Amino acid sequence: MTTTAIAKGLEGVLFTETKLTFINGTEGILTHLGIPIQEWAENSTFEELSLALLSGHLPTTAELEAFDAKLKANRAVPQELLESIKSYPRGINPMQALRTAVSHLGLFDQQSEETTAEARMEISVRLIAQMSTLIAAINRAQQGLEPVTPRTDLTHAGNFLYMLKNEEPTPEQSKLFDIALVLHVDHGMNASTFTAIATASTLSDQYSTAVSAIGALKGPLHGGANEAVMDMLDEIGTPDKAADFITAKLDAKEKIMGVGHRVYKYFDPRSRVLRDYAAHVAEKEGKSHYYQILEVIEKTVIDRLASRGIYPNVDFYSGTVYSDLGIAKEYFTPIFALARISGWCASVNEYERDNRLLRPDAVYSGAVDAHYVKIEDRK
Ligand SMILES: CC(=O)SCCNC(=O)CCNC(=O)[C@H](O)C(C)(C)COP(=O)(O)OP(=O)(O)OC[C@H]1O[C@@H](n2cnc3c(N)ncnc32)[C@H](O)[C@@H]1OP(=O)(O)O
Ligand SMILES: O=C([O-])CC(=O)C(=O)O
Repeated sequence: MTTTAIAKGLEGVLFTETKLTFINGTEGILTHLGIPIQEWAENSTFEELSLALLSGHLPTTAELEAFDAKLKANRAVPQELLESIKSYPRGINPMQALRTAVSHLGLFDQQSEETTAEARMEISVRLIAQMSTLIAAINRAQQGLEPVTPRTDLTHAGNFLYMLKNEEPTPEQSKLFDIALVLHVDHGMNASTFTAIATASTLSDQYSTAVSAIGALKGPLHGGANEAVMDMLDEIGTPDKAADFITAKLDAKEKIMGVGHRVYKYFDPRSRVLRDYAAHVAEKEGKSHYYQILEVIEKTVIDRLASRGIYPNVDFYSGTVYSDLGIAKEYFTPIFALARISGWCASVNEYERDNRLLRPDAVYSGAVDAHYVKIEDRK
C-alpha cells in the first residue's frame, strides 16, 4: 500500500502498537502502563520503572529485588574497556565517547550476536547496568581521573553520583537524581527510540540498536537540547538580559532550546515536575542564577509562543537540576541516555515480539528518462 501524501518528519504516522507509553499532547498527559508520570516520579524508582516497561507490568517485591540484584551484579565493565576510555582524546563530546564505549562493550559480551527475546532481555539488563559505569568513567577520564569501582549497596542513581565524584551522595541528592532518571526513561516513538527500533527491525543486535539510538539522541533537536539550554543560559549571563535575548531570537526567527515539541502542544508534564523540584531547591538554598534566568525565559516564551502551542519541554529545567548536583553540562545528554536506555530496550523488545522490517518510502522528484554521459563528454 503506497500513498503519495508526504508526512514530513513522519509526523502523525502510526507504524506500530505499544502498551508501554501514552502521550496526549494537547492536554500534556504522559503515562507509562497507564499510570501518570507524576505518580511514577512521586512513588517509584528508576529500577522499578525500567522493569515495569521491560516486563509490561508493575513488578512484585520479589521480581523487583531480583532485577535490582541483577543490575547491581552487572555494574562492573571490563578493565580493557576502562583503559580504552582513558585513551580517548581529551575535550571530545561525551556522547561520542559513550557511543564508542557502548559499541566496544558489545565486543566483550558473549551473547551480543544473539537476537532471541531471552537474549535481548539479558543484554538489556547489562546495558542498563553498565551504561552508568561507562558514563561515569568517561567523565572522570576526561578530567584525567581514575574510574571509580561501582558499589553494590547503592541505588542505580546513588551509585552513578558516587562513581562520578568518588563521594557518596546524600539521600536527598540520590532521590532527586532518581526522579530525574524516572522522568526520562521513556517517551513513545521519539527519534532515538524510533532509530533503535529501525535498527532492531533488520534483526540486528541489541548493542547496535543502543549505539544507533545514542547517535540519534545526541542531536540538539532531541536529547542534546538540555546542554544547549545551558549554553543559552551561559550566553545570556544575567536574568535582566533574558527577556531581550529571547525576544531578539524570536524576532530573528531562531529557535529557543528546551522549548517546543512534536507531540506536546501544551506543557510537557515532565517539565512541570522538574520545574517544581528546581523551585523547591531554589526556595531551600536561594534561587540559583540559572533558575532565575529560566523563570524569565519561560514567561517570555509563553507570552510569545503559547498561542502557537509551543511550551517548555523536558530539556528546559533538567539542566538546572543536574547543575545543582554539580554535574557538568556536557554530561546532561549522556545522563539522558543513562535513563533512556531502559525505554529503548523495552520498546525494541516489545517491537521484536512481532517484528516487521521498517522501510518507509519517498516520493521521487528527481530526473526521469536520463542517460549515462561519459565523464569526458560532460559540460
Ligand atoms: C527530549 C526532546 O527531544 S524534547 C525536544 C528537544 N528539542 C529542543 O528543545 C529544540 C528546540 N525545539 C525544536 O526544534 C522543535 O520544537 C522540535 C524539533 C523539538 C519539535 O518541533 P516540530 O513540531 O517538529 O516543529 P518544527 O521544528 O517543524 O517547527 C514548527 C514551527 O514552530 C516553530 N518552533 C518550534 N520550536 C520552536 C522553538 N523552540 N523556538 C521557537 N520557535 C519554534 C518553528 O520555528 C516553526 O515555525 P514556522 O512554522 O513559522 O516556520
Ligand atoms: O518524544 C519526543 O519526540 C522527544 C521527547 O520528549 C523525548 O524523547 O523524551
